[in-house]
Amino acid sequence: MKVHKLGIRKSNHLKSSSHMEIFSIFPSWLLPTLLFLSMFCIFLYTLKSNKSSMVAPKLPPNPPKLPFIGNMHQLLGQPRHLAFWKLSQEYGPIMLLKIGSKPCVIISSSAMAKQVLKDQDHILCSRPINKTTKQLTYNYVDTAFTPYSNHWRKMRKVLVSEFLGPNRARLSNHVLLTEVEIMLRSVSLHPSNNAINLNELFFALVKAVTFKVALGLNYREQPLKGPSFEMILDEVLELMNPSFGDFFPWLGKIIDQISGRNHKLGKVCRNLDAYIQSHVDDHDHKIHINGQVDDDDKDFLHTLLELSSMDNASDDDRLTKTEIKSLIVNIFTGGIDTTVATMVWAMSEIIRSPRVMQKLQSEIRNCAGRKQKLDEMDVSKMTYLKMVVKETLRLHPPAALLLPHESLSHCQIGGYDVLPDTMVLINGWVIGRDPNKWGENAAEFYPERFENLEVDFRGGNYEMVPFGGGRRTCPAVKTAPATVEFTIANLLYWYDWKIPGGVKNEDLDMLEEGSLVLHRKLPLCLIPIKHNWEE
Ligand code: HEM
Repeated sequence: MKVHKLGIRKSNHLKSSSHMEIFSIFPSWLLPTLLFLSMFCIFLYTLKSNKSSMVAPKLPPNPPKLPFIGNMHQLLGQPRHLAFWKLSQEYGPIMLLKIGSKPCVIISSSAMAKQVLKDQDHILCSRPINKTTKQLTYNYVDTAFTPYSNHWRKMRKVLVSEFLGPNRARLSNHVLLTEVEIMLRSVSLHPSNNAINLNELFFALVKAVTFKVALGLNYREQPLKGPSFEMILDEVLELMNPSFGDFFPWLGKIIDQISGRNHKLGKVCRNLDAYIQSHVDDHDHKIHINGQVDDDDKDFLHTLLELSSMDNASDDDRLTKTEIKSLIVNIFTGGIDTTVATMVWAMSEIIRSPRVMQKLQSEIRNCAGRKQKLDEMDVSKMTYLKMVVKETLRLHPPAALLLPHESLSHCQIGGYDVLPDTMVLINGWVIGRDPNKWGENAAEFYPERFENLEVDFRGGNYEMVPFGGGRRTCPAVKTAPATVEFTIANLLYWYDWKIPGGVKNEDLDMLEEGSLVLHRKLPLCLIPIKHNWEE
């Protein structure tokens, strides 16, 4: 017992002595303080988790995803607009996908598009950044790809007033008239009964007009040194498709490096820059030698260089050489391919429907009467032609997913939360074909639907969005359709057209290809037959 007691005592003693040792190392207030702090932390943690479960974001419906790649596997092997359309049939008009590590909201109805492009435009008007557009636009000094900022506002203002404004429009119309004449001459010289590749014909026309208006260059007559501009542009457009590096920060960058993509991107951007720089130097030289030039002789590049070098130019007008070059890149990459694709789709739909072809040709020939040349005034009277071009853009918006938008901060779309830095893609292709808005014949090419319908793409309507909307809407929304109308009017005024090889009109294939811009998979080849006015 004693022993036991002693033992107890001893052990108590030992215990208390060990406590003493601990307390002799740490001050006596430490243990209660630590205890208090841990209780406080647990309290804070519980509060935070309760709070976060109370305000957990309500994210849009999201298809099941795989680790690391997210929803990428659901997009493989098909054009993105079709993959998104299929998923939207199951998950609805707003979905949240994870493409690699990038959250991406997909919009597939006009009601949701209106919320993005109008109601929440002030938040969803930025652009995501990626290596390709960064390099192509000299580190985002441009207007099309630069994130939303005061700089974007300045660049857009210059583009709209100097490239698309009324002064330039007069010059552009004159250039278009001349180049369409050259195009018609090349059609007339084509061996009879041989098909013409209309993709090539339209590409040559739009390129020539763009070059002349932007650089004052007679593109058709000046062979280039080094790689041809076609080659450069083709490669640029191909590289603008998303790459691994855009969606997988670490591994993607390694893959882009190993696959040679980065090397190719560097080379293509250098070629493009050298090309544009040579024109900048050439213009600088001419300005230096010739001094002031008549306004009518100034191309876009000339105007910008002159404005920037004027002593009294305001900060809004003054651009660096790099900013000027970035605008030229925007015009080449944004304006040529989209306009050509629209012309080709329009002619494809017209030739597929002999009814539309006949009605349209009667309108064009009646409005203009017999004359040497069509002009703008003739075309402005052609109401059915406008409906045909509108119907083409409804069914075949060349930029099927517009350009990607990105959220500047948190907002709500359709009652769902969209978090900051989320990419937003609007499926314009699906919106234009929605049977709930366009009726049972939504997939049919039927221009007459616009006879009693006020729907338009110039803002205010979201049933078709071929030019996007809101702050980032295409600045060429008025001028580009006019170019398409004038070209189609001329081809149908002077020529009747038939498909080679005895293919029935309605059997003409309409397969699509492309990611950023949707083209016909196979070129459109048609035989021109000079119209006989005496018949
Ligand atoms: C039929 C022809 C064209 C179509 C269908 C088209 C379509 C589009 C679309 C869908 C967008 C994105 C809008 C958005 O993100 O909401 C866009 C942007 C843009 N387009 Fe066009 N485009 C055409 C012709 C042109 C032309 C001829 C130019 C030449 C100047 C041009 C220059 C631009 C620019 C600079 C932007 C970026 C605007 C910004 O972010 O502020 N486009 N276009």
